[in-house]
Order: sequence, then structure tokens, then C-alpha cells
Amino acid sequence: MTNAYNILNDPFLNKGTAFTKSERESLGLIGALPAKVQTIDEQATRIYDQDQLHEKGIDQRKFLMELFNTNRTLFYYVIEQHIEELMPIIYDPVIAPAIEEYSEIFMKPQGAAFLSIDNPGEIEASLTNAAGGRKIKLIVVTDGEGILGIGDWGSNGVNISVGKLMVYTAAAGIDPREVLPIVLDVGTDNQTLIDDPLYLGEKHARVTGDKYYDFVDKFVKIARKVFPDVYIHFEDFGRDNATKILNKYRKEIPVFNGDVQGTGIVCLAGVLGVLNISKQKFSDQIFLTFGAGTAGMGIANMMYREMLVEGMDPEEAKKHFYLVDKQGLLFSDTPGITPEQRPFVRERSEFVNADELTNLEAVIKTVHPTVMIGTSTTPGAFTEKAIKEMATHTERPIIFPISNPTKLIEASAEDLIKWTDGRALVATGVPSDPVKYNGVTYHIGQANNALIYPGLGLGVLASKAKLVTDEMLSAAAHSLGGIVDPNEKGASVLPPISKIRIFSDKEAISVAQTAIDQKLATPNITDAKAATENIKWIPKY
Ligand SMILES: NC(=O)c1ccc[n+]([C@@H]2O[C@H](COP(=O)([O-])OP(=O)(O)OC[C@H]3O[C@@H](n4cnc5c(N)ncnc54)[C@H](O)[C@@H]3O)[C@@H](O)[C@H]2O)c1
Ligand SMILES: O=C(O)C[C@H](O)C(=O)O
Ligand SMILES: [Mn+2]
Repeated sequence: MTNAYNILNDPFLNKGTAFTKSERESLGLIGALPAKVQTIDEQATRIYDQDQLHEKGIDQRKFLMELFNTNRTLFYYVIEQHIEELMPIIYDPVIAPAIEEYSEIFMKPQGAAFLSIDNPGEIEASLTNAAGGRKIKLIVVTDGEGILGIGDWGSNGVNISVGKLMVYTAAAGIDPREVLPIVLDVGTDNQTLIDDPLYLGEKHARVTGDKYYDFVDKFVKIARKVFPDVYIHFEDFGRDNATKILNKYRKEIPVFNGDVQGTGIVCLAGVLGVLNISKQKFSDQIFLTFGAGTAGMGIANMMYREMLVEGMDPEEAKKHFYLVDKQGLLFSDTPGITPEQRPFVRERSEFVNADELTNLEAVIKTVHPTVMIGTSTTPGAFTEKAIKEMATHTERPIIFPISNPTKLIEASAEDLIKWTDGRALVATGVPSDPVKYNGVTYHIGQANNALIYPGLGLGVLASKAKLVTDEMLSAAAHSLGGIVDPNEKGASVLPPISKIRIFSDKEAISVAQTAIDQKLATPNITDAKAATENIKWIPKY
């Protein structure tokens, strides 16, 4: 192939119409492009205008993916110029149909590595091939079992790895040449995919048990061998595996789970944001977790640790938590308690009406939560009656319905504001428009782990941290304050996506500093700010 062909088809080298006259001469591109030499701004305007012509989000996404495949610099330039508008297109919520229809709309593998449990001997070659000689520092990996709240999407789930990595670069300037999206294809229990003649993954039931864990372990070991010091972000694993896998590796290598830890950090940051507005105390809060799965328990643990950091006795702190799942309030004798739920379950003897606590409303009436977080994948579960009940016992109810995508949200921000007469402090997992109520415009924070994992990652990579500790996670959560003015009427409980570059930087520095303080950073890294600045990638030619 000619040089021109190779360059114009390499998303890391291609500048398209922005190649200058002299570059065209020296690279053998003469005549391979139209005459006009454009600036990146001119290119970006053209791309943005074209993208706007598509009515549906999924079509906008397809158009942007073409750009992603051909010119990564311009792609990120456009995304950064319009981050608030385009993040929902490249990420949640439009990522959900893009995953469901992945096999149907497949065009290019987008540089991902597809690792099949049927061929564990190919892991090393697959990683090497997908990296194509690039030095990989960050991996996002999924096994596709628990994609957002939409369940098992098998190897289609690779799109969540691709999408999460896009946010890393757009939000925190992680170098896109140093990242690798991965799917562990261990089969699928989704009959729709098995029946779909176009499905591109392995067509058999999910492999479980030892064979599954051995495969995950092989992947981790080989990835760390092929890409020394690589930071591994696990995403959208199933409820039985997510925390188990995280705990297996987190004391040995730098790993992170987006759903467990990421959601925990962003919700803690949200509650801290609320308390800045309402001037209440963290240690006075009563937490109700609705949907005590991967994310729900990640959040409960993060809040619990914050109680301990504030000096509360562990047994006393536990009393601030109530878990509600399909079975109702979770008791020590409730069938089907998970290992993660076990430390937070209650005793029936604590309640005179324990047997009645089988639905959300009854639980609210009895335990009077001040904070309620929805991670149940159950749309409409926060009913008007339940919310009004909550609001009779607390002046400023803190309510975060964060199930994704949009169709699974427990209640809309608008309803929550109306039902509580503007008293609720709300954040949602998907972006929500501001709510106008009684002359006040309420800005709704997005409690999505995307707000915080990019900054955390930048801090981990900048400090070359050996591990990701609870202290680093806590630093990440605390770093988000000070951006929103809490005294403004209708203020958001979390900073807006439009400022994500600013707060990601702040967060990264705080995380890197914690790694340095904990002696987990590489010894020659002593200045968190400089280290963070040094590794940041900026989309420019
Ligand atoms: N905003 C964010 O950053 C963020 C992060 C992670 C997950 N989430 C969302 O949270 C939801 C859950 O994700 P997960 O990974 O924890 O899934 P999961 O399957 O691990 O947990 C879901 C839990 O909800 C419970 N549940 C189901 N129906 C219920 C009902 N009717 N009442 C009470 N509980 C019920 C399940 O039994 C399970 O324990 C998803 O919609 C996901 O998109 C959001
Ligand atoms: O992907 C998201 O939007 C957040 C979260 O990781 C989820 O699984 O819902
Ligand atoms: Mn997730």
C-alpha cells in the first residue's frame, strides 16, 4: 500500500484536509486530498454541522464513529467543543441502543481486543494485535453480563469499553493512543442474541465457575505482562462477579470497578454537594439503598467509610443504612442475601412490623430515610406516594434515581421536584434538563460515574500509582466541591458536565497527591500538579 493510503486510514496519523502543503509533499499525499487546506476549527465546524443533520441520537453516533475511525484528533476536538451536547451521544444514554444493535451496525472493531473463552491460548496475540505496537496504559474491560441496567449483551458489550474510554479522553485528556477497550467473550445467556443470525460473539451460554475465573485471571496476568503497569478498569460485570473480581486484585495491582467504586464516589460527591447546599451534617443522614446490587452496595460502602472517616463507631455507622431489594427490606434471614449485602442487613427484632416491610413505601414509613438512592433498574419505582411519605419526615429529601439508561430511571427529576414542592435535592444517572418549578430553575446534577472516573484515572496514571486505595477514592469524591455555588437558588448538587475538564484536573491532582502521600506513587513523582499536566493529551495537530 502507498504511504498515502496508510496515513489517511490511520486514525492516529490522519489529519484529513488539515494536512499542510509541505506535509502533503513530504508524506506522499499530493493529490490524495482536495486542494483546500483547512484549519482544525474549519474541519470541526463541518463535522458538527453534518452531525446536526441527523435526527436520532443513534444516527448522530454512527456519524461520529466514522470520524472516530478515521481521525481521532478531530473527533476529540469536536467532542470537547460540544461536550455537554455530545457526551449523551457517544456515551449514556445513546450507548445503550448502540450496544443492543452492535452486531447489526458493525463497521469496524474500533481498535478493541476481543478475547474468547473458547480460545484462551490466543489472549496474548489478541492483545498484541489490537494494540498494534502502541504502549497501552489503560484498559477498560467488560464481560458484558451487566450492561448498564439492560442486562446481558454478550460481546456487544465491547461498546461500553469503547464509550467509557472516549469519556476518559474527552473529560481528562487521557492519551487515546494509550488505551485499549476489551471484551471478555464468555458467551451469553441472552436468548435474543443466541437467536440473532447476525450476532458476532460466541454463541453459547455464559461459562461460569472456575473456568470463568481462570479465564479472567489469565487475562489480567497476560495484560500486565504485555503492557507493564497497565491500569485496569472493570465495567459492567454481573452482580455475582463484579466485587469478587475487584477484591481479588485490588491489593495487588491498580484496578478499578466503575460500577462499584465509580458509582460510590460520584454518589458520595453528590451527597457532599447536597450538604453544602442544605447545611446538614453527613453523620445525621439515614441511607436507603433501593436495588442493593453491584452499584447499590458500592455506594453503601463508600458512604459507610465516610461515616468512619468522620469518626463514627463502626456499629453505630451500620445503623444508618437500610437495604431494599426485590425481597423488600433485607434482614439477616432473608433468602438470597449476597456477600456484599450481608454486613448491612438488619435484624427482624429491630422492628415491630418487620413482616410488613416488603415494599418501598412501607420501609420509608418505618425507617425515615434522608437519602434514597435508586440502583434497581426498575422504572417508576419511586412513586409519588413513596416520595411524599419520605418528604413528610425530612425537610430536604436527598433523592438520586440513578438507574440507566433513561427508560429505567426510578423517577424523573421533574416529578421529584414537583412531588416535594421543590424541597428534594436530586441527581440522576442520565442527563436531566433543568426543572422550572414555582419560579425557580433547579439544575439537576448527573450522578454518573463518568463524572469522576476520568479524573481518578488521570491521577492514577500521572502518579503511576501501584494500587488504587480507599483513600484515593475518598480524595476523588471530596475534590468535586467548590465548583458549584451552593447558595444559588436551585443549585446543582454536582458540577455540570460543561466543566468536566476543570474538575477532572482538580480531582486528578488530589488523587495523585494522595498516592504520593501513601507512598504508592512512583518515587520520582513528587509534584502531583506537574505530573498530571505532563501526561495530559490535547487534541491538536
Ligand atoms: N449512574 C451511575 O453512575 C450508575 C453506575 C452503575 C450502575 N448504574 C445503574 O444502576 C442500575 C443497577 O446496576 P447494577 O450494576 O448495580 O446492577 P445489579 O444487577 O448488580 O443490581 C441491581 C439490583 O437491583 C435489584 N432489583 C431488581 N428489581 C428490583 C425491584 N423491583 N426492587 C428492588 N430491587 C430490585 C436486583 O435484585 C439487584 O440486586 C443499572 O440501571 C445501572 O445502569 C448507574
Ligand atoms: O454507563 C453508565 O452510564 C454508568 C454506569 O456505569 C452504568 O452501568 O449505568
Ligand atoms: Mn457501568
